[in-house]
Amino acid sequence: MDSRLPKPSGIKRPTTLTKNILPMDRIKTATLGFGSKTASVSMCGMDILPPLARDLTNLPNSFRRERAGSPDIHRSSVTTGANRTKLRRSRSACDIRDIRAMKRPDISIAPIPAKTMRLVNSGVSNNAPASSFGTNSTVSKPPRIGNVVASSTAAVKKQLTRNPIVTKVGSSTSLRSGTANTATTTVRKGTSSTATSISTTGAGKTINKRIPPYDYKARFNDLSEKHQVLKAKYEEKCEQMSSLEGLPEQLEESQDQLFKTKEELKTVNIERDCLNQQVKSLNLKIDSLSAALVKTKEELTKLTENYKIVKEAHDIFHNEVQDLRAQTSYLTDENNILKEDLTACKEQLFRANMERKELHNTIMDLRGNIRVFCRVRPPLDFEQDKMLCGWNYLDESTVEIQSFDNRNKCVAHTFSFDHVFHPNSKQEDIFEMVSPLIQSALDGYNICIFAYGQTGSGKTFTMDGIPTNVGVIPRTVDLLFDSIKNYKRLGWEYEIRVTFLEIYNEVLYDLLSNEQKDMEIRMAKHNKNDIYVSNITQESVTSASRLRELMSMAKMNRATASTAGNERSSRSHAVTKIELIGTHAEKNETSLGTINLVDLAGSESPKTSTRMNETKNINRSLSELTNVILALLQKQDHIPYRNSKLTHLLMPSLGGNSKTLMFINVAPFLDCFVESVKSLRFAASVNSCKMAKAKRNRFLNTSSNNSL
Ligand SMILES: Nc1ncnc2c1ncn2[C@@H]1O[C@H](COP(=O)(O)OP(=O)(O)OP(=O)(O)O)[C@@H](O)[C@H]1O
Repeated sequence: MDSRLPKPSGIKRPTTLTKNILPMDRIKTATLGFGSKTASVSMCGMDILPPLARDLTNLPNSFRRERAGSPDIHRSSVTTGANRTKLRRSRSACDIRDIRAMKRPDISIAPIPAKTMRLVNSGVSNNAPASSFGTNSTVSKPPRIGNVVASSTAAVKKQLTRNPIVTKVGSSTSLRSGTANTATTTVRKGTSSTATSISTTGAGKTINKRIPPYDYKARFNDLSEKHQVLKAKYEEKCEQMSSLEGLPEQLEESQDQLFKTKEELKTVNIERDCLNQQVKSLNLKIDSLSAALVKTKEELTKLTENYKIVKEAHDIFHNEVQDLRAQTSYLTDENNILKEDLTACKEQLFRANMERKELHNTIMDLRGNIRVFCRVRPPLDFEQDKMLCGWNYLDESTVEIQSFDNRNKCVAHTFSFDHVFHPNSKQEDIFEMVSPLIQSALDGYNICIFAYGQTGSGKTFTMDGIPTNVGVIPRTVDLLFDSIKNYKRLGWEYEIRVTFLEIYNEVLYDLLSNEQKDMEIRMAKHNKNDIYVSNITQESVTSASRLRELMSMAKMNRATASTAGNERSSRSHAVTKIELIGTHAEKNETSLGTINLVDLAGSESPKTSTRMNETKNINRSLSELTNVILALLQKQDHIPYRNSKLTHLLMPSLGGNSKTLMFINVAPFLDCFVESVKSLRFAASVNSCKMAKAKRNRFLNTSSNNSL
């Protein structure tokens, strides 16, 4: 450059200028002005590029244009030196015009944001190279403004380097640095002197002076002044730039904030939709609740009405309750009085019951301690063809039996008993006559009821009956438990114990057990008139049904033994013993009564019997029974109870403290005439037997153990 410029004599090149002069390629970057600091740092590695260097960079260009000139100038320089002088003059004129035009330069700061926004809107990416400036690249996030500035600065620099922006102001050409507050420098080409017009907003005045072209010193000073001014402006701009450096971060933060806000807005929208749904559902609930509320109100109205009615009723009832309480108080007093009366009545009742027992026993005594009932059974359906004896029932206690002897002469026998039951008599009629004895057993007496008669005469039917027409024993059971209930009201508690025994060929068998065991009739330790059977099964029963179950079991065991022993049942004696133990806790009294219900084996003539051994034992035991009864009748000192198992077993029920009832069962047939007369004669003799007055088993608890 220096070599191209004309060197005026006597003028030294300033060393500072030489130092500040940079290579062209570096100065190109510095001439951009806007963002020069950033660009110089990034591209040239220089910290600060002095504005003077820029100007000086431009200066040689102007000089070069001046020396090279336009094609016209170049051509004129080739022609003649006179033309060159003209040219200088014309240039000086042009400079004057330029200076006049630039007296009041329009110093304006380039609108950086507008420039930047144009670059941003053109779609320059952050990292896009300068060559891609202006391409339509698409980005999702706006680029950082610092990068945009850098890239745009680089693009502008390139463009300025290749095609400097030339703005025609009037007829002159000016080079704009692009910096808003950079002073506009207009260099007039083709003049001999240089006119410099500098307008600074900071100075507020315009420097306008002419410096001859050869006065390099003056030009240098001028340029130094310009440099100082521009340097101050540069520093000012640097400060402004430093203040703007934070804008990209702020923008990025704002964008991030915007992005977050958008996300939050989406979330808020979703929540709003959810809340809208909830509001809808809640509205539906409110509607249903409103409907329910209406119903509830209606129900409340009804309930209120009902409450009024109930309250009225309650008041009425309250008054009634008051009356009832008064009545209750009155009745309580009455009740207490009645309780006292009841206690007295109970005492009287107890005494009356005792008297009743005494009277009942007296009646039994008057009737006789041993009573005999005769029962004639009817012929069965399959026995209608059999010949019958003649039976005359003279009264309720006398019967006459008629037959014909060998001479075909009528033979009649008349027998009297306590009662005679003809064939049409019912089981109920029979038991009606028996029940007073059961009452005596509950009062503490020993009772013995047995049936005596020929085989097939109806003994079992009378004692047990048939399921559809029960006999004495089942009815006795029912009567016992009914009476116990009534006695309970009088303060008596009863315990019932039962045993079932069979005597076959003078051997004892337990009908409640199938075991083979030795059973003996033994005398009670504390009462010589009482006996008991060892090893026998004794059951305590609390209900009639349970007692019937035991009776059925005993009957079944007897039938089983009968099958094994070839029709043993009709050849054995069955004894059912019921013990009635009554206690009156209040009066401290105990009573013990026993009921012996005996189904005797059938009496049979040895002549007609095919089983002699059984018949002998049966007839022997029956004979011994007759002897005991006759001994009792004759009041003999010795009563042969022990001659047979049967009389020994029935000893407490036959003599002394006992009441005995004997059924004489007879068959109505003619071929049974002899056996019937024999049985009737035995029964008639028993009926006439007068036994000692019976005594009731009445003990105080202190001595009851001995009696039991
Ligand atoms: N009063 C009566 N009314 C209707 N049938 C009767 C009557 N007495 C007895 N019988 C019937 O006569 C038959 C013989 O009676 P039952 O078995 O009671 O005689 P029994 O004396 O017990 O004989 P055995 O000594 O052999 O046991 C039975 O079928 C019975 O139902």
